[in-house]
Amino acid sequence: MARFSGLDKETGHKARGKTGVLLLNLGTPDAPTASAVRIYLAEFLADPRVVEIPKLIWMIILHGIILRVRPAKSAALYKQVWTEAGSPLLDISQRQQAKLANHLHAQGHDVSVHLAMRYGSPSTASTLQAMHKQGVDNLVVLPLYPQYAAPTTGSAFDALAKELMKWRYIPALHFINTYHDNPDLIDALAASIEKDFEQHGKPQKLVMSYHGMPERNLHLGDPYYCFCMKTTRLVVEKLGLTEDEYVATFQSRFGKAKWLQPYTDVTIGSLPEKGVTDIAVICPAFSADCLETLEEIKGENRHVFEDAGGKNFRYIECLNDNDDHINMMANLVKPFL
Ligand SMILES: C=CC1=C(C)c2cc3[nH]c(cc4nc(cc5[nH]c(cc1n2)c(C)c5CCC(=O)O)C(CCC(=O)O)=C4C)c(C)c3C=C
Ligand SMILES: [Fe+2]
Ligand SMILES: [Fe+2]
Repeated sequence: MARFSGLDKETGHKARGKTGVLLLNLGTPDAPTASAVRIYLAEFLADPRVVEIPKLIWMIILHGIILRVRPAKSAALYKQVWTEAGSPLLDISQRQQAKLANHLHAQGHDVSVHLAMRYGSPSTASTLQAMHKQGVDNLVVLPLYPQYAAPTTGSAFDALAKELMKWRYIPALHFINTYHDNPDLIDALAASIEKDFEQHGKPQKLVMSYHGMPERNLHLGDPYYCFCMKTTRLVVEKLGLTEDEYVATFQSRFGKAKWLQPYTDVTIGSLPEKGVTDIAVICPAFSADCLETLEEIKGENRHVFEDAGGKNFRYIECLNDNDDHINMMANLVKPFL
């Protein structure tokens, strides 16, 4: 067998010149069950981009402790957000894919739009192989993480490179590594916050809650924290909020190490005693609602706030498949079509 996969024989040795857009996201279990979550977490948490501790020690902890305990707990949480359409993350991503394809076709672009996940299905490898078969030689990759982080965007690149390393003909490759300060993103976030303020009134505080990561990663040179701060600054400038009207926080802590601070749950729990009983929360690191936003923020953190004496808690949903978001994606990929 040849070492590298070639162009297929029917099209001969010519490059086939088609353009394909590949949307990448994190992935989700196939079902809200302990066994499906175990498979998902085993792949996710074994990724050295996600957990950066020596492999042997980590494998013992992961397989000896975490994968025995966490799948059942996480599955119970997944059950709370699962819908008839399945996992929100996958369902919303599929809608984003379909809408982006329609949007680009309506503007006369002859491109195919694909969706792949970093962990679970549809896998990055199988999606790339399908694109290869269809003749895609101009590949535009958009990982749907607004703020670059090595555990997310960096890992998406690893999966892409791992597959492309097997190919004889490497396509023209355009990898959008970050869009944390893209004007369309800032406008879309500001517009969705403004819409909430118009409908429900301006809250005492806007909480912008980003997915966390170990603080050590920041010191090792990951720009994620700074990119989150820049998204925050640009959005609040656009909204004209003063310093006491917003706070940026970090959620989804995992393990015992110190993660980026301030922590979302600690912050939200401390607001009522400071007289802040009316808040709106948005999660600008997530391009689609998922377990971490729907269960952890909309569910769990609402209770944290109310238990501490908070009165009004609003969750502003992710940009999901809203028109501004699809337009932003189109504008990000268009220079490469
Ligand atoms: C263990 C370390 C983790 C790092 C670092 C991390 C970074 C990170 N993650 C996202 C986006 C998502 N994470 C999601 C779930 C999730 N994240 C971790 C751990 C780390 N994430 C775990 C263990 C899980 C699984 C759920 C659980 O068992 O608690 C999701 C949601 C997936 C879904 O199915 O809905 C997203 C999206 C970002 C942006 C990020 C960057 C710093
Ligand atoms: Fe995560
Ligand atoms: Fe969580």
